Amino acid sequence: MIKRNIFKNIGPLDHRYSLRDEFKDYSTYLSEEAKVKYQATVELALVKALAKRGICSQEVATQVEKAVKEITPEEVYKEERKTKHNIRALVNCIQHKVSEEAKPYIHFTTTSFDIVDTANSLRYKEATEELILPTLKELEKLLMEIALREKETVQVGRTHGQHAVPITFGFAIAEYVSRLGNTIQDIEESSKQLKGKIAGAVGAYNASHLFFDQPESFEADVLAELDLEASTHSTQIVEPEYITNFVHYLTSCFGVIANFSDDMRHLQRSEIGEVGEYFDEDQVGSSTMPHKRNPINYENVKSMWKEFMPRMMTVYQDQISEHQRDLTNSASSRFIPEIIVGLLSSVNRLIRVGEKLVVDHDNMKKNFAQNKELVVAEPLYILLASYGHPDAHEVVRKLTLEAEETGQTLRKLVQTKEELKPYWEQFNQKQRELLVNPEKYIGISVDKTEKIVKSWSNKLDIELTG
Ligand SMILES: O=C(O)C[C@H](Nc1ncnc2c1ncn2[C@@H]1O[C@H](COP(=O)(O)O)[C@@H](O)[C@H]1O)C(=O)O
Repeated sequence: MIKRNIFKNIGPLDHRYSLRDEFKDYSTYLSEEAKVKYQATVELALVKALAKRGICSQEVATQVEKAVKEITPEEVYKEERKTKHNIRALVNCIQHKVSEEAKPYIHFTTTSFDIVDTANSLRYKEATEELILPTLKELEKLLMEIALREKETVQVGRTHGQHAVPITFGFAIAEYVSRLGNTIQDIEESSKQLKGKIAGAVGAYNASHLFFDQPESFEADVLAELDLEASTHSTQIVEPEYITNFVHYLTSCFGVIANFSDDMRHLQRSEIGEVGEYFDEDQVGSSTMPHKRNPINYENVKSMWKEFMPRMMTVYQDQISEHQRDLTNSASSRFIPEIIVGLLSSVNRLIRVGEKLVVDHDNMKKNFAQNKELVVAEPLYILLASYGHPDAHEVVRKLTLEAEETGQTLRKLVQTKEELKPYWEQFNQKQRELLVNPEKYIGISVDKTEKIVKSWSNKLDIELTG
């Protein structure tokens, strides 16, 4: 790895947002060093497949294997200053390390993007398996635990920022268990679809067909060394949609955690105060208002999403390549690793904060109590209708106005109004209890929470402790 003072880096991902994470893991797949190493690995797979077919000797493959292990980004970049072509620079560097006999087989019949696209698919696939999925599953597990812990904690459901009808806090979290679960599956599936190619300069196997009657089978051999499949059809590049879909699902996942963060942020408003971020003893909320405890972590995640979500537009633009290719996707696609690190550093932040999430049950009760008597307007009107009242919604709407004016509860008003009394008398015990205890009007929040957690823990193979 290039050792240098990270504070001299321009990009805040390096000097600020991945500092507390396992930066080493990110760089294994996503650094420039990794990119060069993976490209060298593809060059090696090519020579290995040539050796298997007897086009070159096993000794050549052994030499290339040794050379590839020694390749550094520094030497490739130094060579690129001469060649002004990055893949030719890599090829030259490998050739410098092998015998005259081996030199001709490096990059044999291939074009640069046989190497570049295949290497990217390989590293993004491995990054998904080793880094992205484990990190996302850690957050998923944490959300599952919070959902179960809070499955019976009654909270007022809010639509349009207004009190609607009750749910439980666990049920609200289960929404994110499910949405995150879906995107985890999508990321996994789309990463498995990432493909390689060894199809030459325009994708028609022109060069490899000089040596192989079935060049597609040679392509399959090379890619099998890397556990990859071939793009269905290639030009000079792999069909872009595999990577488009992969980054789309990463971006969609980012949207899910940004929405979650937004919800958590709003629940920390002074007037709501239902959750809180853990505050260290020495932590400062505001540089001028010492009492403040700001939701800085959830704000950060939304801010990061604002930076990285629009980058999907660039990925969509990279779908366009003239005829058999142009180079306008080259520089832009080099930034995809930043999207991944942006997402992962946000996920890691949510894990750190979620582990110490403070849930203020008293405030949840207090907030619920504010409109406790009014939230039964829905079940009241539906019950009246179910017992035959022809204009139940309008009657209850007017009752809510009267209740607000007089401070009376809805159920009291129903019981006292001559025209409504007969309906009240038909309500059964369970129905009356609901109207008397609005906190029981939570539908199947508890069961649904359990069901969601169970199904995602099975689907994603996440074992829950306790
Ligand atoms: O196999 C080939 O190379 C075929 C060739 N197409 C190219 N394919 C891949 N890379 C190429 C190509 N052309 C240039 N380069 C080199 O790509 C580098 C682009 O640098 P940057 O814009 O920073 O992403 C930068 O190093 C460029 O020199 C063609 O003519 O079709």
